[in-house]
Amino acid sequence: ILPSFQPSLIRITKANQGFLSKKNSSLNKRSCIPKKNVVFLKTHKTGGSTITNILNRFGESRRLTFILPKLGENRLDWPWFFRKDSFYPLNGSTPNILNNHARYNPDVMQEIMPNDTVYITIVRNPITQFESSFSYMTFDKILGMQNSTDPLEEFFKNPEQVLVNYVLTQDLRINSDRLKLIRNGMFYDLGLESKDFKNQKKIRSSIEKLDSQFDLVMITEYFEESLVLLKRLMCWEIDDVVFFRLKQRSNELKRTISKSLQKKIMQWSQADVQLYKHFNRTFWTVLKNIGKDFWDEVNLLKAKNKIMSDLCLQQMNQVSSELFQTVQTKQYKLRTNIPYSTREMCKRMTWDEIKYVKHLRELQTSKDEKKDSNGILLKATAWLTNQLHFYLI
Ligand SMILES: Nc1ncnc2c1ncn2[C@@H]1O[C@H](COP(=O)(O)OS(=O)(=O)O)[C@@H](OP(=O)(O)O)[C@H]1O
Repeated sequence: ILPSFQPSLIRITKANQGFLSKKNSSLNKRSCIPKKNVVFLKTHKTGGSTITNILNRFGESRRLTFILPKLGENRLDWPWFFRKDSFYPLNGSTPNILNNHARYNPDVMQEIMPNDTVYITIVRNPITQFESSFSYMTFDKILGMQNSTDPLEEFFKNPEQVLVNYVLTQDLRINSDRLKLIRNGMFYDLGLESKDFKNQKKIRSSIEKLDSQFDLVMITEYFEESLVLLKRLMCWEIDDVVFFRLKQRSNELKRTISKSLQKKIMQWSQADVQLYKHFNRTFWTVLKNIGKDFWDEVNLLKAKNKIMSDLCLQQMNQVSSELFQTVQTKQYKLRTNIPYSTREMCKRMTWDEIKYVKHLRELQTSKDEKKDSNGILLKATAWLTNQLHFYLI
């Protein structure tokens, strides 16, 4: 059993605090104008692709402008810090959404994005996040331990030495990008320098800074709850945050993590543990006093996800997907008889960020209005709302 990181009361900080106010609920429609400018700092192996997909659909349906990776790339210069030229040219448009892998660089992001931009991110239990990274990024192969019966255990016999051996013997141009995620992967994405991974003062001050700069830090383990907070923060509708889980590894790739291994991961990625503990606490500080209407919305979201899944999906197939993916992830298979009104939405809900980026780049560079499918997406959302009146009275 993984450590539960139990919620406990602490001071309420900027990240997450706005939800205590009823004003932020979309129930209060008059004062709640839907927000459209958002930076989603997409951390690795935290369910970020699912959030990116939600933002992609929202932005596409409202013809918003995205900060997109350059041609032939799927990241915004990650693992380097985000820079002013890290993205596909905007040709004078003001950007609305940044939601692909970028290393957090607040000064540059604030300079590029509008002043009223909402900053959000997501963190996951560092133990499962580490295990997911190790497997998905094929660290066993990169570090030459693929023949070991248990590469993860093998790695933790002497992690520093394994990494030194790697540096001394391998061509660092080939896979070293990914290895940035071998330790404190989430905090690396959120801008902590590797040299500060053991610097307690720096870790604490960085967490405080993030806390003051981010409007919402979501928690992977409480995905639907996080999305209802997001929907309230943004003054969106529940239909805007329906989702299918993306990039789930196939079951054979998942493993149990022994207590002693859990301890080792926590010691190794100590900065990530502190990061997660902090934002898990602030998250539960908010939810502790939240009204029943919040939990009703969480259940509604779960029901809507189920309806979309029944409507759109045939089954999950175990196939390895294109491009960057190196391990098998579960792929969705769409039904063949989906009504036209929802087919486009179903399709898009299954797209990973690489496929969606390609599509958005085409839309953003195309002058051909007919190519813009946003009408179809909005109609599908209206259909979903109607369906629920039928099912949930
Ligand atoms: N809704 C929801 N709830 C809980 N967990 C979820 C959800 N959606 C995705 N996932 C899990 O997140 C992992 C993929 O994370 P990312 O999309 O961030 O991956 S990536 O960094 O973009 O490659 C991957 O974890 P593992 O399966 O353990 O590898 C997904 O299963």
